[in-house]
Amino acid sequence: MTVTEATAPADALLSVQDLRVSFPSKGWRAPRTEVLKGVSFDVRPGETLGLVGESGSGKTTIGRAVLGLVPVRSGTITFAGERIDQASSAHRRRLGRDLQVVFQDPYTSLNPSRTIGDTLAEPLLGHGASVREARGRVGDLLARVHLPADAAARLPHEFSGGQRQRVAIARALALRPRLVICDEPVSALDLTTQRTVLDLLLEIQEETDVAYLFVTHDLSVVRFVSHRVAVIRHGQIVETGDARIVTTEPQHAYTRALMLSAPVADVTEQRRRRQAAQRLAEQTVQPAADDG
Ligand SMILES: Nc1ncnc2c1ncn2[C@@H]1O[C@H](COP(=O)(O)OP(=O)(O)OP(=O)(O)O)[C@@H](O)[C@H]1O
Repeated sequence: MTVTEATAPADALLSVQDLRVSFPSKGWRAPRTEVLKGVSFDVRPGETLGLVGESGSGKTTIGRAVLGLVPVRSGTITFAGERIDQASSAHRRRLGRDLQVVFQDPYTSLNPSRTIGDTLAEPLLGHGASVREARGRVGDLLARVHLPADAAARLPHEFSGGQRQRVAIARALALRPRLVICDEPVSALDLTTQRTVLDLLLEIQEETDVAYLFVTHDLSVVRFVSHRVAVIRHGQIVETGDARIVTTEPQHAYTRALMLSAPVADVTEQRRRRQAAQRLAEQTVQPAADDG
């Protein structure tokens, strides 16, 4: 049985319904590969929906579809009450105010030849701020992500991975968006730095009521940041619900397998868990077949 919420809440900020995305396969006669096979979920204002699943399950593709970076074959994406799945480029530019993204890799997501100040000012100037206003706001943004004011004059290579990710977060927040797609924002960072970046995201949410669609393969991260969790496997959501419940009493065998495959310190326990996860994964080889 697929475990999902019965109805979409009327107050959804982002609503994705029956989303299908496919890519051309190798060989001109080969059928297209369907990567998302009817994905539905909602994100409410001010909440974090964690999207968790193993590598290749389609998590990043969902985020890219919401951002208009991959074509949608069918289904709908609604943001703040407006359909955006076929948005024009002018509409996309306008959406940039309310819908932002933080990518995984802080080493490639910032332009290496632009100062941090210019990087943060760019979206502000592009949306009508004066140079003076932008300069003031850059100072506020740096303070907000706990970076010193003199960071504005420096280049990305002068910063650590965690600091760069804080710059990327500041850039995403520059226009005071309503939703930020966080695509594995801490998976390139060491554990201590992960925690400081996650704490920062939570702090910002508490202050600004921004919503996050938080993509990760890491259950402990998803448990830490999310209000609700959607578990994706092979391009289908197999379970959605309250983060605490999904991560402590998962209903779907695949979620249980995912939990068992999370690393633990004890090697024997790790082996036992891996075997149990393998057995559960074998039970759920055909996720579509047991859809209720
Ligand atoms: N532009 C593309 N062209 C062809 N195939 C693609 C494209 N983008 C993604 N895919 C394929 O779609 C599938 C899902 O990829 P996606 O990156 O969404 O997974 P993921 O769950 O985010 O994985 P990871 O955690 O490893 O990033 C993969 O098999 C991937 O190879």
